[in-house]
Amino acid sequence: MIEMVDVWKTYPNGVMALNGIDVYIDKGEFVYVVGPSGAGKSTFIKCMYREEKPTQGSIIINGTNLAKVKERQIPKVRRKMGVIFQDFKLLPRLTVYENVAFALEVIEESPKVIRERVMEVLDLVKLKNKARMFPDELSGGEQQRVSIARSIVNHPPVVIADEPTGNLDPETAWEIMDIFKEINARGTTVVMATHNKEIVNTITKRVIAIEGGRIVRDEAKGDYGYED
Ligand SMILES: Nc1ncnc2c1ncn2[C@@H]1O[C@H](COP(=O)(O)OP(=O)(O)OP(=O)(O)O)[C@@H](O)[C@H]1O
Repeated sequence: MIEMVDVWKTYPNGVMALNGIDVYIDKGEFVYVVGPSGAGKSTFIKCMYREEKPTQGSIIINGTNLAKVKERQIPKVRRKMGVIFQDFKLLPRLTVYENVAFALEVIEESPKVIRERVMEVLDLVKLKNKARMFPDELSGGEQQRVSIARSIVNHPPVVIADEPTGNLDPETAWEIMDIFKEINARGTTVVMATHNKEIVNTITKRVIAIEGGRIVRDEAKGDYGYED
């Protein structure tokens, strides 16, 4: 499903963010990516959705080698991945419904399919009753639920999240995790970079720890392993 072979990433300023990453993530897995600040977690995640291009090495997702993808094909490749960020990245002038529908409009789905799929995912994230609201009328947790709905409305086989609970209070973070668990239970692969020790130690999943751009630990049922 996701395979990284000897992946290196040096930023133009000379910072070596990834230093030889080898990893295989199978279909349906739930993987936390943990590690100290500056360890390379975001870079790892960004390479996975082709926001950054590795300096060396290959990343194969669902049979597509990202190194061989041309710039103009990137949007097409990204449609096979749901991506979720700490700061939600919703479009402020669009309603909840429109934010989610947008992902389907760009691929020219029929209005009927769009309506069905949007209502289905809004139901999953329990926001059907807020479909007509705008992002700034929602709480942080609700905004994150919209962003999750948007990321999965295309039914991508993999969801990649960078600190999805980073801006949320602890209780809301747990609610968001319930949604990720549900998405994963439906067969979607989930890769999540996080600093949330409580969550990693309670909802036990595979843990990949990165330090200094290298994988230093990879455990099937791991714990957070750091003090922060
Ligand atoms: N665009 C960039 N240009 C140059 N250096 C960068 C860039 N992005 C990240 N870095 C550097 O690469 C290293 C890894 O950063 P990265 O953001 O991947 O770490 P991280 O583990 O996600 O950190 P955090 O937990 O603080 O988010 C750091 O030294 C960082 O300063």
